[in-house]
Amino acid sequence: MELFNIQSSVQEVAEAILTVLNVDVTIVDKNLNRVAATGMYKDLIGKPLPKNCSFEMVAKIGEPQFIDSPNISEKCFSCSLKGDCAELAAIGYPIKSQGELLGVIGLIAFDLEQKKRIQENYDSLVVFLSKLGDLLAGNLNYINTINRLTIQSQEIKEIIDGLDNGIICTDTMGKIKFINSKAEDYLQIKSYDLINKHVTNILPDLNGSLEAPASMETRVTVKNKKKSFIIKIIPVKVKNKRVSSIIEIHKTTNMVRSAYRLIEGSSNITFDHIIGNSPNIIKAKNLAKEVAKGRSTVLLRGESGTGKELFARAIHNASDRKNFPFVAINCASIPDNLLESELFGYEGGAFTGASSQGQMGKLELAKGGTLFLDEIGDLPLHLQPKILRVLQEGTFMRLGGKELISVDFRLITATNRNLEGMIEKGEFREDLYYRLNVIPIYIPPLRERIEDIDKLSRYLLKKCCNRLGKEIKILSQEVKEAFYRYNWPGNVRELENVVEYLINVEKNKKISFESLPNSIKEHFNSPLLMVKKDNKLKDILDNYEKELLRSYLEEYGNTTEDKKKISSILGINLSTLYRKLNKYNLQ
Ligand SMILES: Nc1ncnc2c1ncn2[C@@H]1O[C@H](COP(=O)(O)OP(=O)(O)OP(=O)(O)O)[C@@H](O)[C@H]1O
Repeated sequence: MELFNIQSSVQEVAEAILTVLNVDVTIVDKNLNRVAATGMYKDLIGKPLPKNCSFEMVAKIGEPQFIDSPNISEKCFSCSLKGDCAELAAIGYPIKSQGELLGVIGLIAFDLEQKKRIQENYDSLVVFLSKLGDLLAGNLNYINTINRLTIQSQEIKEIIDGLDNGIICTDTMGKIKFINSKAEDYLQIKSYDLINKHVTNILPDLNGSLEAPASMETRVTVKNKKKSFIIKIIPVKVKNKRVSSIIEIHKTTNMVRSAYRLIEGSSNITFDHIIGNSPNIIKAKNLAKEVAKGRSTVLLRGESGTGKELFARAIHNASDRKNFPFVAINCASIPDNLLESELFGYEGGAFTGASSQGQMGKLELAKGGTLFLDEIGDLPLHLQPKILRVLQEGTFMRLGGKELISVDFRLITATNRNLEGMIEKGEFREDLYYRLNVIPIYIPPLRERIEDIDKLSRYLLKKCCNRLGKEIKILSQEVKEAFYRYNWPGNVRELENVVEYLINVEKNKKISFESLPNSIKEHFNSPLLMVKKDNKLKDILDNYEKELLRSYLEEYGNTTEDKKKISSILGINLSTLYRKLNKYNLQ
């Protein structure tokens, strides 16, 4: 606490004493610098007292002192001005606040008459000085409190302005005292247009609600605007008496979005969760990683169960949007007539059966994040131009709505259908196709990356055993071979299901061939792996190759086109394939 902070009032006190008592006054701070003075010392304001001056003793012992004839007084024994001091007498009185020294008030006599006056009235002057000291301390306290409150209120204002919710503070009559920037944004009005106005000027629904004794939530509409919000009214009480109200404004979309994020859970799927080292899957992963950071639309193509959604989530989590929602919708699993409202949302009463509150669609939910439209080939024709428009214009309207809502999401779509063929048949719009197919990524089926089966099945075994709280099991050699042999029409999803089935039915740590589901056992019984144990390795491999080629011919056919396909799946030249077919008499 510094007396210099209230220098002008300290000087006023000094002048007042001079007028009343007709003696000169000096007031110093705790460091013995002159804060205020009258008479010949006025020019020394801001300067320190002479070294070892008697007021230093007053400050040190904290008691008032009468100093008679400073030039010869013992109290001034070591003063640097001793012998040259113009004072005839002085009273020094310590100014204190809650035991802390703030400075010293000195009454100084320069002539005999003044000396007589302070000498004779010493006792009453000490009482007088103690009152003045309290006055100065109170004054300083007040200024310090005001400064502290000003800083605090600025800090609180910054904090409230930075909140995600709108905040309005009203007095007990409902008059607006304060409004933060978020509330200005939400209500689309400037705070200076609202301060001191009744809150019903902007939120007419609040008539009466402010008197509710406890905090309450309600939905209100903004005057003359097609906007509504969920608000929470919180009474502010001091000594159990309501002194004001805080109105917290939430954007419903924000609340629903947060709720969605909570329910969805922030899945942290990354590219490391996509298991497989085969060249095909590495190629897909590398491309997906490369494009993840961008904004371009991705089209994931591949059979059902190959991991398209897994890729979509990994792309989302590797993008700048990872802290915003990932919203997935399967176009094939929602009836046509519901898909539109599911995507675009609707206003209250938009159609029969619609909720009166209206509902937010997935496009809005995905704001800032990623929208994943699975089975895009099943998007009904009548919705295709609507989605195209959102992608082109970045805005849309809810069903039955009049307000244009702007959206910003990254679109990832997926399909296992032949979109090009659908375009030819007029089942899919070409313009939408080009918009979606900016970055196509092909996810290969499991049978095209048979080398991944081992790693994948170990990964899935561990994952599933952990989930079911079971001891980690291992696959027997026969089961592994059966897995290689099988062609996995349901891809990784099917493998995952088979693994879960095996964990449930197998009693032992090692999963035996007998535990396999019949569908897989039957495949194994084909001659492909019927290997006699005493055969030479070359014979075993030849036999394996022959049976493998036979099974491909059975599956894909025998025409030249079919053989071209087989050779590309197996990664060998067509001529090599023909040579092998000849060798095994399979032509
Ligand atoms: N490479 C992989 N590594 C680990 N798990 C995988 C992999 N690919 C798929 N899966 C798992 O297989 C299951 C099916 O994957 P996902 O749902 O992503 O496939 P999809 O291609 O989107 O299927 P659909 O087209 O039927 O929707 C999921 O449980 C997924 O975690």
